[in-house]
Amino acid sequence: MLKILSGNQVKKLDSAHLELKVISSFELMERAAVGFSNWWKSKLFSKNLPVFVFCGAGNNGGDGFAIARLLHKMDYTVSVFKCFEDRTSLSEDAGKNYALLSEGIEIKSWQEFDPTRKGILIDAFLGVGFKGALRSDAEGIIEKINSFTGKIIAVDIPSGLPSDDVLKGNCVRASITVTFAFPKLSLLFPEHARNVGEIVLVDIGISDGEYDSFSSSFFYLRDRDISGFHREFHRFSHKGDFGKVLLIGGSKGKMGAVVLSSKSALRTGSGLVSCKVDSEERLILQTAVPEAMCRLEEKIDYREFDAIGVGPGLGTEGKTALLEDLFERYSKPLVLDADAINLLALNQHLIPMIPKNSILTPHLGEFDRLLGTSVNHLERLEKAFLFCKKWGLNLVIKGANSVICLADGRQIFNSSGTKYMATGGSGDVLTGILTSFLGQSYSPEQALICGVFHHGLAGELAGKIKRRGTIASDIIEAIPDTFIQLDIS
Ligand SMILES: NC(=O)C1=CN([C@@H]2O[C@H](COP(=O)(O)OP(=O)(O)OC[C@H]3O[C@@H](n4cnc5c(N)ncnc54)[C@H](O)[C@@H]3O)[C@@H](O)[C@H]2O)[C@@H](O)CC1
Ligand SMILES: [K+]
Repeated sequence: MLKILSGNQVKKLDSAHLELKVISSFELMERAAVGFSNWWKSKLFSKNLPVFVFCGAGNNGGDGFAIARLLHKMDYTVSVFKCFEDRTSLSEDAGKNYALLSEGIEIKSWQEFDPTRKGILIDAFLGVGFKGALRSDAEGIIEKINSFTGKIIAVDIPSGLPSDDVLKGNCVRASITVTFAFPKLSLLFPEHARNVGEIVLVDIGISDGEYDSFSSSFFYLRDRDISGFHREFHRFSHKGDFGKVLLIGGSKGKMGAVVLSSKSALRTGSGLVSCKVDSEERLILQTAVPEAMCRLEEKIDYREFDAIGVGPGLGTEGKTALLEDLFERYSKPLVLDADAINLLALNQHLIPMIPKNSILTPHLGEFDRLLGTSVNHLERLEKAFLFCKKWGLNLVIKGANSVICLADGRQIFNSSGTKYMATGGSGDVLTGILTSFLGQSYSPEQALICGVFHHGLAGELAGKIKRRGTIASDIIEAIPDTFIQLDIS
């Protein structure tokens, strides 16, 4: 997994890399610009659209000059808009790249930019070196950039966004951010979504090992990380190896939730799925999911099950005793979602009874109910960290770039997923996936890493076909394809 470093650590990482590989900082900047232009090539942007590159005086601006040069070479019509006075001294590498701008590239001051022009704007004004409050001239530049009506692509980070903190002032509103080496922490906060847009990660050749000497509790999960966390099954594996799981949920009017969870557990590979639902409602489940069994007895021996997921469609009325009884009679890690979390929010005295290493999967509303409202995502992450450490529990903060918060303090941002997953029942699908992996003897950490990633990937695959018409059932149907895509047998 990629470590997410702070802005200050980036500088140290760069110099360590430069020493180790004997490459100059200028070459590293060139790699970033080449990575950007390779991505640009893959997007097939029309050559009829002129490109406006806003460049600052630091290395972010240096990236911009190099990108301008490379795009000009690719036959785009490129103009550079300088976001600095003529007397300003540029960083060394920015200066070198400025001098390399070729003849066909128009160079103007940012004040001369006409924001009503058609084209694509590249924001290479400020990068991770931006500190403190914006200077007044910078405010004007950012307003000018934001008055542009076409597509804005940010280089490394939208100008004005602090790399490790929440936004306090003005900031470029990009529709795409092309970031180098690893996503900067603030790119992953929901409150910055309007500024960051889609995140594209460009590798600049810094190996995972070079991050080792930097401490960070934040990580970024990519597709290449997943296979190492999966369990291998063999020719003689039998139904029992794939786990016997129980889903507790489903009440009058809310049976769909447990239908979705049980289907997704089956699609994730569970050998046997049983459900404990309100008995009058059982026909809905048995018709919708014939592969699942209903357990209607009052006192189930929970120990029969390899894993249990509780909460989808459960309701809260009169269900506290059920939760308490479950905590008393089952000691393996549970998956707690939806109404199970709402019950915990209402009955905080039950929290110490939750089996250690269990997984809670709140969306932002459930998170706030459980741990109180937070002023921003940074505060939410801190609350999650303290909660997980204190109780020895794991938690997923669901949303774009869902965060897996582990009991040991690590917080892992997921890279898979799509806006099309913002649909009813999407969370129930995750509960089914996580319970299924736990039942297949995955550790909670393995189940979380694989489960959250596969869930996002299934959403992406479904979203590619169904776009805004994607529903939770489409995500379930795409689960098998995620195993194919990641080459997991
Ligand atoms: N490993 C990496 O991540 C690499 C980073 N590179 C680029 O280098 C950037 C970092 O470069 P630098 O450290 O030179 O910094 P930046 O270029 O991000 O920022 C420095 C500039 O911001 C201005 N500035 C700072 N605070 C300000 C404020 N409050 N108001 C107005 N202006 C302010 C400074 O005057 C200076 O001109 C990265 O974001 C990335 O684009 C790449 O070139 C190569 C590799
Ligand atoms: K920028």
